[in-house]
Amino acid sequence: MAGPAPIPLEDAQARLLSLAQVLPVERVDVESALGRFLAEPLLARRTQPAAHLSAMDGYALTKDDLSGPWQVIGESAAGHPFTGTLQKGEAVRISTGAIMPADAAVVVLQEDLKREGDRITLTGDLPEPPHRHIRPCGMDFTAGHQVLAEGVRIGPAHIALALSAGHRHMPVRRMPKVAVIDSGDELAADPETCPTHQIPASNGAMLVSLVSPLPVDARRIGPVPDTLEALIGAFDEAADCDVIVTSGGASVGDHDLVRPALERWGARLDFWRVAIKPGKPILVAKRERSDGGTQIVIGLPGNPVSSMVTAYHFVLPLLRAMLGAARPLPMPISTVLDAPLRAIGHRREFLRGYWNGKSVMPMTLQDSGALSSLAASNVLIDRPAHAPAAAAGEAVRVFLLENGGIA
Ligand SMILES: Nc1nc2c(c(=O)[nH]1)N[C@H]1C(S)=C(S)[C@@H](COP(=O)(O)OP(=O)(O)OC[C@H]3O[C@@H](n4cnc5c(N)ncnc54)[C@H](O)[C@@H]3O)O[C@H]1N2
Ligand code: MOO
Repeated sequence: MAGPAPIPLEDAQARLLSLAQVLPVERVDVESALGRFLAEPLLARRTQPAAHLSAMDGYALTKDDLSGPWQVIGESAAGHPFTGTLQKGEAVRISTGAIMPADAAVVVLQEDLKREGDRITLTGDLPEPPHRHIRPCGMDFTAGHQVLAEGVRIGPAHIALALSAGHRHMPVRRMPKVAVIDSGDELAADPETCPTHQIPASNGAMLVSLVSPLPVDARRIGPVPDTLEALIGAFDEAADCDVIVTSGGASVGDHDLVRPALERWGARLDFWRVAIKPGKPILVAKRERSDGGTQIVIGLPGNPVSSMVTAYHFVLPLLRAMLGAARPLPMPISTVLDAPLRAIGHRREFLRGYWNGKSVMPMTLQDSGALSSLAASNVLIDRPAHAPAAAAGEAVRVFLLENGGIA
C-alpha cells in the first residue's frame, strides 16, 4: 500500500493542535511550579517597591538643601526605617534597599562625602538627576496589575516575581499522563545481552527523556512484539493516559501494525504521513474514552532520528498545548552554514548539526538510523522542500535541541 500523499508540516501540526484539549487547572506552591505553564493571568497582590527606596549606600537629604555640610541625625537600614523628620542641614545614613525618610528626596553616595563624627561634607558629585539613586514606589509593579500572562512557562525569575507579588500558590494545568511504547520483534529489552538479529530498544527511553523536562507524568511500555494482540494489549495498558506515543511499525511494511492495531482498539486515524525527512510515516489518531476523556496517539517512525525529529515537532508541541502554553510550537533561530549543503527534494528536511553560537556545522552522517550523529547534534537545520544547494556562509534556520546542552 502506497498510503496517502504526505501533508506539509505546518498543516499536520495545526491538525494535531486542534485535537489538543487544555487540561484542567490545579493550584500548586509557587516554589514547586518550575516548568509548569500559568493557567490564568497573575495579578500583583502588593506593590513593589512598597515605598520609595534607596538604590545605593549613602546619605538621604531633603531636596533643596544640596550644598552641605549636614548633621547625621539617624539611620534608615533595610528592614529598619527611619521614623523621625528630616530638616534642612540634616542627613540620614541610608543603606541599599532601605526606605527613604518621608522628607528626603536625594541620596548622595557615601563615596562622594567625607564623614567626621556626625558631620558630613560633599567631596564628590551630587546625583544627576537628583532622584537618580531612588527606586520609586511601584517601580516594578503595582497592586492589581498583571505581572505574568496566562500560558507563560514558569522559570526561576517567574517564581521570584510571583512570590514578590504576594502569591504563595499559582494556577497551572494538570500534568498529562504519557505512555511511550517501543514496538518491534527486533527490539531487545536488555542492551547487555542483545543478539545479532536484534537491536537494543532505545527509542522509548529517548522519548521519555525528551518529554521529561516538561511537567508530564511519562512512562515507558514494552518492547512489544509485532502482533496486533500485543499492540492492543500495550494500548490497554496505557488506557489511563492522555497521550500515547508509539515508535516503529508506522510505515508500509507487512509488520507495520500500529495503524491496524489502533483501528481495532477503537482509535480514529486523523492523519498519516507528513512531507518531512526524516519522519514521513508519522501518524496521529484519537480515541474517545468511555469516561468521556480523549486520548491522542502519535505513531512515530521507528528510525531513531525520525522518532526524535517527529517527537520534537509533534509530541512536544502537543504536550505544551495541553499544558496551556502560549506558544506550543518551537521557534527557529537564524545562523550561517560552516559547510555547503546539497539541494533538497520534495520533502522538507531537518538535518542534524552542531551550532557553536555563531555558525552551524552539518553532521557528515545524516542517515535516519544514525544515533552517533544525533547525539553529537544540538540543532536541526531546517531545509525547505526544493531548496537549491547552499554554500558555506549562507543563512539557514535551525531549531535548538535540548540534547545535552552545548558544552
Ligand atoms: N517501502 C517503503 N519502505 C519504507 C518507507 C516507505 O515509504 N516505503 N518509509 C521509510 C521511512 S521514511 C521510515 S522513517 C521507516 C519507518 O518505518 P517504521 O515506523 O515502520 O519503523 P520500523 O520499520 O519498525 O523500524 C525502522 C528502524 O528503526 C528501528 N527501531 C524501531 N523501533 C525502535 C526502538 N524502539 N528502538 C530502537 N530502534 C528502533 C528498527 O529496528 C528499524 O531499524 O520506514 C521506511 N521504509
Ligand atoms: O522519513 Mo524516514 O523518517 O526518512 O527515515
